[in-house]
Amino acid sequence: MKVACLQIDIAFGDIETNIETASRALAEAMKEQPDVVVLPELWTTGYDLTRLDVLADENGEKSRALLSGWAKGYAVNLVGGSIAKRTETGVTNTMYVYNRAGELVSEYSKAHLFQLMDEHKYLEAGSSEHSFELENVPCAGFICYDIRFPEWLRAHTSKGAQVLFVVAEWPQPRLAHWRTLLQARAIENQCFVVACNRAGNDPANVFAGHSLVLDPWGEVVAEAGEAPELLVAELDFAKVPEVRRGIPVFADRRPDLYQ
Ligand SMILES: NC(=O)CCC(=O)C(=O)O
Repeated sequence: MKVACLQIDIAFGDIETNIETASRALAEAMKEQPDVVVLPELWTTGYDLTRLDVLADENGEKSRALLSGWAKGYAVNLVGGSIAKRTETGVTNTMYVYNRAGELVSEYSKAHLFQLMDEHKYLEAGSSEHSFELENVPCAGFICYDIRFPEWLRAHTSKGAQVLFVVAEWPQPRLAHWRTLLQARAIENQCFVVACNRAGNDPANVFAGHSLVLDPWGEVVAEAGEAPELLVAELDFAKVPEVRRGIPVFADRRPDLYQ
């Protein structure tokens, strides 16, 4: 499976510009013939949370049409980052995944809201899990702050996920946490981690970039720098059983002592 992370800059609250940027980045990525393309968190609006009353996408409809059209048009699987979705009860930070036919594979709303960036004031948390398959490979998808909750990711790998997709707007001052947490999640779950962060600034943050692809041994397969970049990597799934046979963490777990 060849994956491509679109580490783009995101214009604050400027949906039109962001769609143009993502569309250009996707066209560029397709020259590498990836199987899966990944976008960052809140890539249409950025963290312009105080204007979600005008910016949030009604039931995610416009974002879904756009992502589905891109997936079908390019015949590529799309982990569509996340967008601000307006629901009947509030706004959620929601990820959509599409297959090569442009069909919706799964939907997930960020379960852990990040107070340091005011998410709890403007967003509603999701409460459903996020397992899905792409190209017959069991996968799971998470949004940024979720990676600080190892039990949440484990809940998905204990059901079989072999690739953890992470979409993010992770700020630069915590770059060391980003790299360490992602590496720990790959090592402890003995699976691939494909993490797409954004580049650039907004009025409150400088973002870290450093989108990262890790293998089930925790080795870096590919890593971006801080600027906008296309990150492409090949995942060799033979590594998953190889690592899991060597150190049988899943067989050795003690669910009688903990969940
Ligand atoms: N957008 C986010 O969830 C940011 C999470 C973050 O920066 C962290 O340190 O955790």
